[in-house]
Amino acid sequence: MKKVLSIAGSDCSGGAGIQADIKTITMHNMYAMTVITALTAQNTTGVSGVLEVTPKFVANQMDMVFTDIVPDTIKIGMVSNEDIIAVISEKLIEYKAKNIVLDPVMVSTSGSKLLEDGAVNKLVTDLIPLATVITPNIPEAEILTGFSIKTKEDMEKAVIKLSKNYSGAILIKGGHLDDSSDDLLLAEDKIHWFPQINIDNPNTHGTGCTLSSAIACNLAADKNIKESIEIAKAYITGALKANLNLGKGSGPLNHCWNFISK
Ligand SMILES: Nc1ncnc2c1ncn2[C@@H]1O[C@H](COP(=O)(O)OP(=O)(O)OP(=O)(O)O)[C@@H](O)[C@H]1O
Ligand SMILES: Cc1ncc(CO)c(N)n1
Repeated sequence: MKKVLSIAGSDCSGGAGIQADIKTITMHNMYAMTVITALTAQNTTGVSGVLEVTPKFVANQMDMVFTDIVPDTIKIGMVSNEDIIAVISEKLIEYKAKNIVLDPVMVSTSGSKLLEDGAVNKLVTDLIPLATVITPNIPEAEILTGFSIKTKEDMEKAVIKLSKNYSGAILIKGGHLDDSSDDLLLAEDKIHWFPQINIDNPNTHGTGCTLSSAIACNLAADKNIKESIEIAKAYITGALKANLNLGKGSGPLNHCWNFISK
């Protein structure tokens, strides 16, 4: 059985973070492991609190995972602060970890900060260079590039700017565009669009977390990056179309749809 590790924050309401990752990995018939960076108190309406794990205890979790059940691929989500980023990158280097999907989580769908302001630079210098693919959404790509992204042309400019300082693959997610949810990939110097008509479902809590863990599963199944994203997008689309409507705000995805992992 393939093993996928999620390094991320907990979402007690089950829609995003570690919980979304475990559901996604399990639906792909793979074995999920977790290194928890922070607990969040959140639900479909917002985040009311964050309790960070100490860097020492993050390191302890990484050691216990990597010295026993070595993951085939890794997904990284909420990393919360500079010291946690430092310890994660040290341990990834120490254990020669490969196949890393990095979702540079900064702000929740509801607008709460999930990464300290001062930590963006550390993410760029220490963690992004270790990733096989990074998956910023539009607001995150705006922070990483320093310019505003309103159109698909802006997304193309952004992906090119990001590629100047990072040689891995870059997927800018279009879930925050107005008229479509097209995603843009730059891999091996080639641009590829994944066209996506907006599904009429306001319940999109955890789409980004689910996408990155589905990509990690497909990489574990030896698909290449483009195929991994293609299949991961089909997973998201099915889970959005399966129309779960839970909670008072932007609800979670329905992982219990008729997905058959290949
Ligand atoms: N309404 C929608 N219809 C179809 N696909 C969507 C829709 N909303 C988001 N997606 C897809 O979901 C994936 C995640 O995109 P998005 O930009 O929403 O990420 P995110 O902002 O990181 O998510 P999160 O809500 O977890 O923070 C992308 O592949 C995007 O195309
Ligand atoms: C724990 C956690 N990670 C990521 C996100 C982004 O969706 C969230 N809302 N919560």
